[in-house]
Amino acid sequence: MGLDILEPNTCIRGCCTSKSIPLHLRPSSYTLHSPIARGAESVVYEATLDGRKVAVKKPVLSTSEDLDKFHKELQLLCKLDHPGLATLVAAHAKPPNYMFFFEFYESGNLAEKLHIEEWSPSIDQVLMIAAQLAKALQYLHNLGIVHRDVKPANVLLDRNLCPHLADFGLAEYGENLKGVSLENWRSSGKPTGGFHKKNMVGTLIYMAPEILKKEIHTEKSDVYSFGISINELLTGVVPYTDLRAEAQAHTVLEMNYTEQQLTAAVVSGGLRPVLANLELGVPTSILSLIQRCWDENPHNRPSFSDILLELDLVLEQRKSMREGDLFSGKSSVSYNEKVINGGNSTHTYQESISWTAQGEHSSKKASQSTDSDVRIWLESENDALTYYPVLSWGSFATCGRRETMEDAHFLMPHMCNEKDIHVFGIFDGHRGSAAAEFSARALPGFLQNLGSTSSPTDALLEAFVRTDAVFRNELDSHRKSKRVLQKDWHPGCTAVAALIVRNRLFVANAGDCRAILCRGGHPLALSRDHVASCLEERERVVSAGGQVKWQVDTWRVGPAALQVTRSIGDDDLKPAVTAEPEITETILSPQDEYLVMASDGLWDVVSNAEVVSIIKDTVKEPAMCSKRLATEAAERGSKDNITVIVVFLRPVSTAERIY
Ligand SMILES: Nc1ncnc2c1ncn2[C@@H]1O[C@H](COP(=O)(O)OP(=O)(O)OP(=O)(O)O)[C@@H](O)[C@H]1O
Ligand SMILES: [Mn+2]
Ligand SMILES: [Mn+2]
Repeated sequence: MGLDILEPNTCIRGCCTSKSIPLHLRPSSYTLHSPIARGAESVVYEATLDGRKVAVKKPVLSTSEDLDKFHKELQLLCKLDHPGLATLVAAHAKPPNYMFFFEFYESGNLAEKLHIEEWSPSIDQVLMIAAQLAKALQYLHNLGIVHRDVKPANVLLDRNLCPHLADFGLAEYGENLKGVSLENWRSSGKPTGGFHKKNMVGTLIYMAPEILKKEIHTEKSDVYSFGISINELLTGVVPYTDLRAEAQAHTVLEMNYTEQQLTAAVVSGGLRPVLANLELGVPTSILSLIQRCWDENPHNRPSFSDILLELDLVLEQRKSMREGDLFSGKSSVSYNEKVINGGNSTHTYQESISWTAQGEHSSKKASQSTDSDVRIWLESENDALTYYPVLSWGSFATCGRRETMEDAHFLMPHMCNEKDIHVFGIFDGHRGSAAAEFSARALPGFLQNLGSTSSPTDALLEAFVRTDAVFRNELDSHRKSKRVLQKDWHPGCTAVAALIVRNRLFVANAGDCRAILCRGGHPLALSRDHVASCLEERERVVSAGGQVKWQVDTWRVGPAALQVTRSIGDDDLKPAVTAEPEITETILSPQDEYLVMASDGLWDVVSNAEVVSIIKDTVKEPAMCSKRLATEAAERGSKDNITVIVVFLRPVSTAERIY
């Protein structure tokens, strides 16, 4: 690279120097493009430096401590040179611009790759990644450096899917760590609160028990986080979020764990994530290695040199096994056989139609005829001034006490590959699951195809109406072809969808699902329930020619005695029970914390305000929050299916994740 070093090559304070990495740059040599990630402490941009694509990490610097931290990180990065670490190619360390220029890693971070792209690496790929990371960590530990934030989100993948450990924001020399903590112990007898907050680093679920117990952090704590991460790679499951019915109670995270309980369970109950298993073809020696990495006692954990020896051995064995197989003609994938069985579910006459597939098919058909572009939704904005929320999302759905599941939902972040457009939806079926299953596939598809012709609001409205029309049409044609034998079967579903276009949040609702926003610590309703007990809705139904009667315990619509007044399907009650949603638009700002959407199974027993207070003491991880809310509703006696989606709208800082 033709970047010349401008002498003297030091930062403004003179504390960072390098022979090979330029530490200040001519403004003409680089250009920042769009942001690719906003972390709790920095924004990362795609950029060009001297004609080469790079990633620029621009830390948020608001206090002099932040500046000290920048210099410390830069000093450290200048000393590092290892293929398993993210490579610093330049820096700018003079006011007003403080930036790190890194090599660009095309395939993003490992957490996204696993959980958003749903990449499931082969065993050999996992072993390769594990070995590469172990080498990088061995190199750091040999220099006396503890990384302190080892997790898949901090592992970047290049185009060949080789891993590069990144994010040295929390890295420290081991000796400094010991010094700091001893000082604290001496001065007050016990570590102070401030000390904990600052030193409880990394993310809770990757943290070693000794850190959770507020004891000293050593390089063996990196080994623990490494073990948790490799197991996550093998299972594809975010630690503590899976719910396998057959797993033993002590290894499954009970759904109602709060942060304190999770911490206590990891520390004293020895709770660990569900271990990858042999059925996946993982060699026993790897399973045992993972377990030793996450041993309670740091001294029992292997060093990275030991880990590398073991990994090399396994890689060697697998290589010779493959060569052996070539000669004997054997296949090494026999473990697959066990997996394929089951599938003898009990279909009833009308459910033998796959409504999910029908929905998928309908939305695909629509997309062939249009040439849509949702990017125009982003165009009207003044980029420099717009607030960018930072999203993370998760969901949880349970049948609850019902025998059948009639809820359906979808998560579609980055709709049409646009990083600032996201859509999420929940459908609560009644009189069967057909309408909900169909809509969960069809509606997002229709919405994608409406970009070029309408505003987000019009597109949402049109997507609801079209989903309803196409569903009723399909049902009709099945009735005609006698695939649906029961003429008086009129399935329907309520629906709520949230569409986020950069800083604008649109919520469309038809029926009694609900969406709320937590703004500045308080719940804000984004939708109104459409039920016959609501006077306005009752009047609308009547003026549209429908009948509303007080029956049993409440107001109900038509002969079907439906409580909701808007829905998709329900063709016996159209047009009075309309599919037209009510739509709200909200401009998001930094005080907006998260969005919660759920079917009425939650709202029947948990109020908006209770949702906020439950999330307050749950690990700030969207899937965990969703699960916790659903469990709470089930415990309170909800008799319905329960589906919850939680979307965080700003990064959750490490401290917030813990307390
Ligand atoms: N060199 C790079 N190439 C490609 N993507 C990158 C690069 N560096 C960072 N990113 C993206 O930016 C994200 C954040 O980077 P990083 O972890 O260094 O920042 P951070 O502010 O410390 O974040 P956190 O909130 O995790 O502490 C990464 O997960 C990755 O998706
Ligand atoms: Mn990070
Ligand atoms: Mn960080």
